[in-house]
Parts: sequence; structure tokens; C-alpha cells
Amino acid sequence: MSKIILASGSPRRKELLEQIGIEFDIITSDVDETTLITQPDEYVKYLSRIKAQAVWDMVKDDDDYRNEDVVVIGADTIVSHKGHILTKPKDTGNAFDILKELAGDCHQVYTGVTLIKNNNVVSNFAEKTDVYCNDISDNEIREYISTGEPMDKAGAYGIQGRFAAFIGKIDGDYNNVVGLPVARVYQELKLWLN
Ligand SMILES: Cc1cn([C@H]2C[C@H](O)[C@@H](COP(=O)(O)OP(=O)(O)OP(=O)(O)O)O2)c(=O)[nH]c1=O
Repeated sequence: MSKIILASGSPRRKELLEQIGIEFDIITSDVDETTLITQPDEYVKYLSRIKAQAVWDMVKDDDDYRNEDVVVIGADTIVSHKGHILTKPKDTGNAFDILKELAGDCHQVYTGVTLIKNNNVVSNFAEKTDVYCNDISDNEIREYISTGEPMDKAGAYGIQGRFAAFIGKIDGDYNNVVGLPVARVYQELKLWLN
């Protein structure tokens, strides 16, 4: 049986993979996330790949994994609004600016996923979901930021949390917004697990 490693410290990704009944280990790395890529789908495909690659490099000579079939899953999520990329907010002022920009408009959430099996990149894709935000007043934004929810999330919000109050509709996979498009990940895993 293949061993699966989730190369992510995101509690949301752990929950989503658990939700579909997959058994896996979690190993995280600390990759340098700076890149000059500006195209959202290429950006998340690249970052998910370097996260998966870093963990593969850590485990490839490890006694627990050396003689096993190992599949490493890396992922990266960003928000894109009018063609520019929004990652996690740097501070609460930045969170305010981001949420002000997203209010009353449609934006895209991209999650990139990479599967590495035995040193080969066997899957590297980006999934897009359109998200429509209702109008949000400055006071509502300030209150939302005071919950602390935005700070570790791309686009400074969590659709699975209090920000649900401001989502008019989405077009695409909800789980992709939360950080992992598990239905597509499952389809890919089926191809590569034994
Ligand atoms: C848009 C959105 C993002 N997010 C989260 C998912 C990701 O955890 C985070 C984006 O940051 P990422 O850099 O993709 O991931 P991470 O730093 O949390 O974890 P790792 O690099 O170890 O894999 O934003 C939500 O939880 N809800 C949302 O609605």
C-alpha cells in the first residue's frame, strides 16, 4: 500500500483530507515562497510543487519511507482580483485593504496541487472557484478583522468561518476555496495509489 504524506501545515487541508477517509502523515517544510510568477494558476502550481518537492527531499532517505511507495501532496491557495494576486495579509491594515477591495465584487480563488510519487511529479494542476462577495461596510470589515480569522488565510478571509455572512454565491468547488479541492485530489490519487 502506498503511503500518503500531506506536505502542509494548514489545519483546513488536514480536515478536508480526513473528511474523505484518506490515511496520511503530515510533514511540513519551510520553503521560500518568493516567485516572480504573476499568473494565478501558474503561481499556485509552482508553489504547490516546491512545497511537495521539499518534503519529498526530506523523506526520500528516511527509514520510515525509503522502501515504500510514497505519494506527497503539496498545495497552495491564493485569491486573485482583477488580475492581481492576494496572499495572506501582512498585518491588520493590509487585511482591511484586501477586504475592502473584495467587498461588493467577484474574485477568483485558485488552489494548486502537486502529487509527487517516488520522485516524479505525477500531477500538477490548478483549480479555480469564482466567489461573489456582497457589499461589506467598513465597520463590518473592522469587526471581522478583530476576530483574528483573516490573518492566516489567503485573501484575508475564511469562507468556512464568519466570512460566510458576506458570500453571495460561488461558482466552482467550495472545498477549493477552503484550501484543497478534495474531489479532484481523490480522482488523481486513485490513478497513483497501489
Ligand atoms: C480563501 C480561503 C483561504 N483559506 C486558507 C487555506 C490555506 O490554509 C491558506 C492559504 O495559505 P497557503 O500558503 O496556501 O497554505 P498554508 O500556509 O496555510 O499551509 P501550507 O503552506 O503549510 O500548506 O488560506 C481558508 O481557510 N479559507 C478561505 O476561504
